[in-house]
Amino acid sequence: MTTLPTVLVTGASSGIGATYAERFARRGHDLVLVARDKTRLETLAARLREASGVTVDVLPADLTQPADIGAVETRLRDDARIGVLINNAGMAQSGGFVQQTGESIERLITLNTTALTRLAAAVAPRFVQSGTGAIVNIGSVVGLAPEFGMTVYGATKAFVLFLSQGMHLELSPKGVYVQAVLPAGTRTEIWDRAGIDVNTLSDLMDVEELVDAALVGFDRRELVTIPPLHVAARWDTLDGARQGLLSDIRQAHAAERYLAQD
Ligand SMILES: NC(=O)C1=CN([C@@H]2O[C@H](COP(=O)(O)OP(=O)(O)OC[C@H]3O[C@@H](n4cnc5c(N)ncnc54)[C@H](OP(=O)(O)O)[C@@H]3O)[C@@H](O)[C@H]2O)C=CC1
Ligand SMILES: CC(=O)[C@H](N)C(=O)O
Repeated sequence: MTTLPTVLVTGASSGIGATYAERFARRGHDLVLVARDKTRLETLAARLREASGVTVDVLPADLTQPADIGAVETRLRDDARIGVLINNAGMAQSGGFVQQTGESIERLITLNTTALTRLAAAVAPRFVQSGTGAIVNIGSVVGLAPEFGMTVYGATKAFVLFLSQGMHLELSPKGVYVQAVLPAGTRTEIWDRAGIDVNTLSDLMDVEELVDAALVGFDRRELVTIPPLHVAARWDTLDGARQGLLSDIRQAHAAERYLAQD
């Protein structure tokens, strides 16, 4: 029996989530694996039990479905062994803004933002009460870059960054660690699932390298971890510029350039 917290990983059946599961199992953590594909989850669970001797539960759920989100929320609220949430399940988009359908937008936003937020909100009160716990939200550098042309996907990932920053401000004084991880292109099934041939893309990061780097940030208790960003000071500059802008927001009056000219 381990004294380490159990880790609940969403989107654990492949890619980044499966790799997080494998890495935390190696560290000796019990796991709860969430995704839709029960067979894949069970295969991974069996492998991790065998390789690392940890306890692994599978919790199949479609995180675009309110009832399934509710079932994972209940597990997060009720299972006091869970001390780490890896909020990773997500999907990408193919096509530009005018190619999106109402249904595809709904699915993308529900999975990438609503489910992620609801799961964090389900577990946070318990973490606050115990004064410990960690919530890792997987964003993307696309959330910093409307120029990349994945407008709805990027907007969901900008949401993840903002949410993580706000959660950090509210929860870190209560002992809860929040991390936003912003990968760039990483070799996983996400491309195939979005109808993009991964072989047409160059210079993708291997998923193990991405997750190992993200875990370095986790162990350092970084708020924002951007594994593919080589000059860390660029993030500090961006965040500093944002705070500088805030210091010049004076809400009582419109700026001079907007004053009506008579
Ligand atoms: N790969 C990349 O280049 C990058 C990825 N990211 C982000 O990383 C995260 C993981 O993606 P990645 O590992 O690359 O992609 P994968 O497609 O390999 O993994 C996505 C995971 O999410 C699960 N998932 C998909 N839809 C649902 C759903 N409706 N309900 C529950 N689970 C679901 C999938 O399992 P199943 O099908 O069994 O449900 C799978 O386990 C995403 O949030 C993505 O946006 C960020 C930046 C770059
Ligand atoms: C499909 C993508 O755009 C990728 N997941 C990313 O976020 O970079």
